Amino acid sequence: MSNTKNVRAAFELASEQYQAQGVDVSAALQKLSRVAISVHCWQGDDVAGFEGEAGTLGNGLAVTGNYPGRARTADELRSDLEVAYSLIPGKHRLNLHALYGEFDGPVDRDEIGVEHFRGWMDWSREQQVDLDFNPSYFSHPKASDGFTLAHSDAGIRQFWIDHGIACRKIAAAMGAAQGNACVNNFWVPDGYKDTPASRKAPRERLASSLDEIFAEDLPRSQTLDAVECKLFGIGSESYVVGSHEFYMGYAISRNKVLCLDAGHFHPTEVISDKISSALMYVPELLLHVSRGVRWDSDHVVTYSDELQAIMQEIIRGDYLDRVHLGLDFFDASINRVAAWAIGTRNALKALLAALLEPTEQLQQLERDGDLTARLALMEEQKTMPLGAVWNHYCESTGVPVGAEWLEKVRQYESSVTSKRCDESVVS
Ligand SMILES: C[C@H](O)[C@H](O)[C@@H](O)C(=O)CO
Ligand SMILES: [Mn+2]
Repeated sequence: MSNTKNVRAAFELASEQYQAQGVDVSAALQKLSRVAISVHCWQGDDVAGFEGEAGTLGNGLAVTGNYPGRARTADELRSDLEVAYSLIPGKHRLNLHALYGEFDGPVDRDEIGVEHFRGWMDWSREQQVDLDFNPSYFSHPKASDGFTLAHSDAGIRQFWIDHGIACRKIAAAMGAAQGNACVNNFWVPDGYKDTPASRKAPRERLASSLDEIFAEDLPRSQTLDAVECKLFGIGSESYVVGSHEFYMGYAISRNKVLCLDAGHFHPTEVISDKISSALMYVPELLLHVSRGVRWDSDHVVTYSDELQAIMQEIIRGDYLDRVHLGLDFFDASINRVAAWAIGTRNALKALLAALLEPTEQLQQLERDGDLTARLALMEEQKTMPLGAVWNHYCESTGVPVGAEWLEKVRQYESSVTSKRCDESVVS
């Protein structure tokens, strides 16, 4: 039988099995098709950006590996992204950083404007890929001592406050153009390598700086402010100003979106268990779906238990309309387009698995106190034919089935990315 016939036959058998559990496969696929993952641009060029003399990546961010073919310009990055999206089922978003503006000559972070992102907004409209945004509080001389919005120097703080205000205007313009909110996520690296004499003062300064940035009420239909916590970074092992407690309190008290990054907590701490607690108090969540390995918070997302648990929590809590699903990983040791495909396909696969769970039945068993059946059915769920439904979804949306996408990456590498070498940087 042809591959298509195999895919179809396997899907029909799988659908019968799920149906027998009371799971509506078509409804699950319909819901999945409406979820737009915010794919992070910075995997494509190792978080370098296009400022020209951009400072070396620092402030707790590190990319390892030197796989050839990194995108060096906005056009190259857009080309790589188009290939990546062609390998991922569904319509998704692009998460941009302020570093990725298209600048004719030096433009400092406090001077950036919408005009520097017209190329991205035009591309977004052509590709029907909506945009999210991030101010860039790193890789800049004014971030060289590890502090930005919490800096003790008022002049440096003001520079970064102005950057945040500029970024909110850009995000609002993106949201107005695309007709839905551009999630604008604030992460600052501020913290100390060693024990601080005052944990209090930088946190008071950070809250005050953020309040100044957010002073102007911008329509939530155009942009949503998000704030991202972190436990530690390279060079801020002893103290991060923007801790989970800090931003949880900030988001609740200022009605902001809280960003939970899966790599930003203690190695044994998971964000899946935080979702339902946080959503008791904050309006919406932004997730940076990632994978922490040892000290690194940014490994390519694999089909892990925690990834499955995150998606189960979103579906079991009926939170799809309150959770913005972003990705955050940067791996320069493998083909960068492949990294996007692997991470995004895994996130969608895990979401499909959660949508194919007999959730109402499990929750009824729980309400009835039948914890035996709850566990038994949860375990049986693990060997249900998810792959057959996933392959059908890929084929029905016109993207490669199984690992066939890798051949597309190889072809693109052979014809395009392998021909890039730093000496031939196109201006
Ligand atoms: C580039 C991103 O802003 C960055 O990864 C941030 O989201 C983060 O997770 C820092 O550790
Ligand atoms: Mn993150």
